[in-house]
Amino acid sequence: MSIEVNQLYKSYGAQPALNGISFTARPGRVLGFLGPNGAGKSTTMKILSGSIPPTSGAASLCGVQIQHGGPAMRRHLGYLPENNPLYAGLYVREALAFLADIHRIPNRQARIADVIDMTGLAPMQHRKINQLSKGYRQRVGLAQAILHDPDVLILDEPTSGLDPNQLQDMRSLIKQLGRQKTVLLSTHIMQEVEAICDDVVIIHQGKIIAAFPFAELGSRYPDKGLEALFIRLTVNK
Ligand SMILES: Nc1ncnc2c1ncn2[C@@H]1O[C@H](COP(=O)(O)OP(=O)(O)OP(=O)(O)O)[C@@H](O)[C@H]1O
Repeated sequence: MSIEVNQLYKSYGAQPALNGISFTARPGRVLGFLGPNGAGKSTTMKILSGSIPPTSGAASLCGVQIQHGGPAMRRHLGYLPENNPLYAGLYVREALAFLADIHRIPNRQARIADVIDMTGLAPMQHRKINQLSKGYRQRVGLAQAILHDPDVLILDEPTSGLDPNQLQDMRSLIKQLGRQKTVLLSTHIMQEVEAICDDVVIIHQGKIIAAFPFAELGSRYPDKGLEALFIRLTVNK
C-alpha cells in the first residue's frame, strides 16, 4: 500500500480532531477523502505530509514511516495544501526552477518543461504568480507538487474556487496522474468523486464512517447515490 494510516489520533489542546482513524490508499488509484467542515480531512493530510505531528498512531508512505518534519518520505510525496501557498513574487518558471534545486532534480530544465506542459502552464510560464487567475495558481500548486515525480500525491481541495472550465481541466489532470500514482484527494464535491475517484473514505467528527471502492457504492448501499449516502451518514450525528 502506498499510504497506510493506523489508529491516528490528534488533538489540538483540548480540541479533538482525529479519533483513531485507519485507512489505506493504493497505487494507480484516486482516493476521495470526504467529510463535512471540521471533520478532520486537513488535519489528516497535514500529518501525512509531516507538517504536524499526530498525538498518537502511525502512518507510512511507500513503506517509509512518517515523522513530523522528517525528510525521509519527502521524495515519495507531493502535497498541495488547502490554501495553496505559492511564491507569489516569482515567475512560474522561476518558482519551479527554485523547487527543482531544492529537490536536486536531475535534468531539471527538461523536467520543468515536461511539468509545464502536463499542467497546461505553457502560456503562463513567464508570468508572475501573483498575476495569475485562481485556476492557473492551482495548476502552479499542482506543478510544484509533482515536479520531483513523487509516488504519492496529497491534494487538499485542489479544485475549490475554480470555474467550470478550470474544474474540468484540473479533474482530468488529477485523473491522469492517478493512473500512475497514489492520489489522496479531499473534496466537498460529490460529482468530483463520481468523475475521478476509484475509492471513497468518509470521515466525520474525526472517525472513518465509510470506506469502499466507488464501483461498489450501488451494491453496498442500494438505492443511495453518493450525495444521499453522505448526508445520511453525516447529518445530525
Ligand atoms: N490549529 C488548530 N487549532 C485548534 N483546532 C484546530 C486546528 N486545526 C483544526 N482544528 C480543529 O480540528 C477539527 C478538524 O479540522 P480540519 O481542518 O482537519 O477539518 P477539515 O475536515 O479539513 O475541515 P474543512 O473541510 O472545513 O477544511 C475542527 O474541529 C477544527 O476546528
